[in-house]
Amino acid sequence: MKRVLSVATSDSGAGAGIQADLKAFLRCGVYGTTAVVATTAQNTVGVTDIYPFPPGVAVGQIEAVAEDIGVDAVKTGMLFNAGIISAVAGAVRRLGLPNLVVDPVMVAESGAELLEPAAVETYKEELFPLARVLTPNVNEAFALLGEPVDEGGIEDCAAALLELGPEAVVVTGGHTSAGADLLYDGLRFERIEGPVHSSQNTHGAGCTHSSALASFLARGFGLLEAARRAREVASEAVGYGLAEIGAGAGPVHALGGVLERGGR
Ligand SMILES: Nc1ncnc2c1ncn2[C@@H]1O[C@H](COP(=O)(O)OP(=O)(O)O)[C@@H](O)[C@H]1O
Ligand SMILES: Cc1ncc(COP(=O)(O)O)c(N)n1
Repeated sequence: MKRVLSVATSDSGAGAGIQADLKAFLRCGVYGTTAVVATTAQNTVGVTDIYPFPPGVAVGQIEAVAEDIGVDAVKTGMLFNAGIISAVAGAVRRLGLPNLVVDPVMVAESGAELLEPAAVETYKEELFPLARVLTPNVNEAFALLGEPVDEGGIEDCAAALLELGPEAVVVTGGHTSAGADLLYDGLRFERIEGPVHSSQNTHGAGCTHSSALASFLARGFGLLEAARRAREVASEAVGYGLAEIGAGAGPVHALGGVLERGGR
């Protein structure tokens, strides 16, 4: 079984963050491991507290996983501050960890800031150049580039993001009218389309997508096929999103389709 490491933050409501990543790994047929870099007091309505751990805490967990279990792909999620980003980048480089998918988590579905503004530069200087794929949503793409992105300008935006150093970019389209993701690898643009669900229960969609993408890269799929499958997994998880959990945007349900097809 392939092994995928999530370097991310805990969501007490378990819709997003490390908890969503583990559900997505199970869904995608890989063995998931975790390096928890911070914890949030969070539910479907909002984030009430963020507690970052000292950067060395992240490094110790990454080393423990790499030394014994091994790593076929890594996904980073909410890293919160410059010190953590820098420590994670150092560990990924030193240990030579493959298939790095960087999801530059900045703002929660509920509106809370999940990245200190000063940390954007550290992302650009230290982590993006190590990434196999960068997976911002349109709002994160906007924040990273510092300029408005309209739907017609997403290709230009993906091209500008590629200049920041990753091998490829997938701008996820959950917040666009067409609901398509856009893949750019420096050679061609691929629109990744599929069903668009009207569900409001999207808490954790981005985490599920980047974890699925890392899983399919670990399993040896090419980038385009991995990105197609990741959209399918994330979209299905949104389609089975759990309206009955919490009063805000309900959590996605990564295993919803699998359980239904299995007749449970
Ligand atoms: N309503 C939806 N219907 C189908 N797929 C969706 C929907 N919302 C998000 N997705 C998919 O979930 C993934 C995450 O998308 P997005 O919502 O852009 O990220 P984030 O959760 O970080 O804001 C993408 O693959 C996107 O296409
Ligand atoms: C700990 C943590 N990590 C990430 C997100 C973003 O969630 P989404 O996947 O909905 O963009 C979150 N709300 N909390």
